[in-house]
Amino acid sequence: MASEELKDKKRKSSSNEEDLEIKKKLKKDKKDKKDKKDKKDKKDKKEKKDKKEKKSKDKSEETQTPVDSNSSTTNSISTSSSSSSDQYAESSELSSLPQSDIDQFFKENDVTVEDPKSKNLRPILSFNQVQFDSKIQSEISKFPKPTPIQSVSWPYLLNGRDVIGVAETGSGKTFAFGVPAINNILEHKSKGIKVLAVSPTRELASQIYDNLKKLTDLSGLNIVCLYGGVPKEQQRKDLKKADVVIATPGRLIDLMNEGCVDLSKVQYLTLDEADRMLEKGFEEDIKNIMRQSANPSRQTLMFTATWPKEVREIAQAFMNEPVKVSIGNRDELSANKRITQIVEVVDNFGKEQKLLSLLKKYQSGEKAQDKVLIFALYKKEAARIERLLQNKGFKVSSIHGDLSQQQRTQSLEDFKKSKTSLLLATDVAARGLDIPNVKTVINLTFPLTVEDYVHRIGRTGRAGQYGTAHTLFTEQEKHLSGALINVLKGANQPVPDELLKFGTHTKKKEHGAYGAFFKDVDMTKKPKKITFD
Ligand SMILES: Nc1ncnc2c1ncn2[C@@H]1O[C@H](COP(=O)(O)OP(=O)(O)OP(=O)(O)O)[C@@H](O)[C@H]1O
Repeated sequence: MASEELKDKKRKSSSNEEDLEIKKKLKKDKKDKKDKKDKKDKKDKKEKKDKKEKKSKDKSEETQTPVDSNSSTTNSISTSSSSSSDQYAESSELSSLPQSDIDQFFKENDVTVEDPKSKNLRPILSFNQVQFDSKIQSEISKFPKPTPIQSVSWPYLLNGRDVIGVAETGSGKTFAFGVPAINNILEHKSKGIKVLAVSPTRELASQIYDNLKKLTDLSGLNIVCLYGGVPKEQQRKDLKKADVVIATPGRLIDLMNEGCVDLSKVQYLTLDEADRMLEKGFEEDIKNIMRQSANPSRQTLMFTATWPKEVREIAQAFMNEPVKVSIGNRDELSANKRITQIVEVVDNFGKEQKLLSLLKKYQSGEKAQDKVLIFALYKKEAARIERLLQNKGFKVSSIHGDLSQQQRTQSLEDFKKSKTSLLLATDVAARGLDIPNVKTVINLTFPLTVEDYVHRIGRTGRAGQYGTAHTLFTEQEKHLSGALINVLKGANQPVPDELLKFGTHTKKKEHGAYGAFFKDVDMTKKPKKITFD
């Protein structure tokens, strides 16, 4: 590899990975737009045709009544399968349930299953209806019952299938992919990395690691977490005996280039926050990882709360006849309905004063200890607001790309353990972080996409709880008003008149423009000084 390229790789893994991605993307974006459009027009035509053909094929194959018109899900008992890796036998308890119970579950949870093989596996409605390894079983059974995404995706994962799992923020997706993966590798105790989960940020990788470590510790498996910003030595050592690897792409590729990672035995490859991982910034890295882990029996899993059209085709290229499991209507971008969403249209200059009054509202009196998470867009903005809040006497910690990994980890720990009740973050913390009892999310500056908005506000209202998201929206973001209005309406939230004035038109996104790092800002102005997280 050329030395410049190598330097670039190293820099990427040890500094903020995303900084480089935005620079790459901005360059590519313009050029790609036209190609993309031509390709898309072609693709749309083809998709339409395929869909039509598939629909008529599905109809002729179906032997039972689908739950809804989008779904090829039926609720038969799984007795046989053509898959050689199929080891899943439905429990007799599940088999004996009346069909009406299954129908009711699908209806109540608004479940859609799109399965090109029409396997129609019944969802696992209670822990008694599945037999994981006894230690894993007792750990997971501490919860009252599987969450819907776990219920529906587990049978397919145990059946050896590739799965795309789309469910709202905070709905237990980590165990949805983690439990069957770890359970299944217990049966084949060969050496080497058998489970690989890739996630977009260090904090999220570390959280997945903490969750799955509970399971691997119980099972005598070794797990390692690879991310940048910390020395590599320990990671290299741990890799030698690792069965399970959780990683951010930058550090993983870095260690792959050093020859420290052998992915040839990977049985389960999961992309968490899959849509983010398939964006242009990460796409090349993901292709590289997929190539290196091209074990023919590999199962590929993609889990996310948002699944925009722009990434669906790319996902297919990495997967083998995946089953798509959606909880709630995830084809339309939608937010968790337990979150009260308040959107205020404000003047850019008044935002700081507004923030102070919001903190009074959400953190005074008996709410003084309530956890509030504030999102800024750029790290410079986050640093400025942090100083402002400190000057005003607030005890605030922060997470953004200008901080060392140690500082980032410490801030998150303090907030998780309620040592601080105010956390200021950039979109580095938008996705996936599971922080207990965040009561309020304040969007001081609107994110670059409405998908990111859904992820940001999803830091509250997790695991069945309720929360509030208070968003300051300015004229600068008016190109996102239509998509935001749709999200508000979809969750039965009020739409302020001031927002409606910006229009309800939704701008179509390009694949390259999707994600936390694109904005219609004037990039001709001193582009080098624009910093992103
Ligand atoms: N079966 C279950 N019952 C109740 N809680 C559960 C269950 N499974 C997982 N949880 C808990 O739910 C919380 C959210 O889970 P998790 O972080 O996996 O959500 P997620 O769907 O990945 O969210 P995001 O989209 O934001 O990444 C965690 O605290 C987890 O321990």
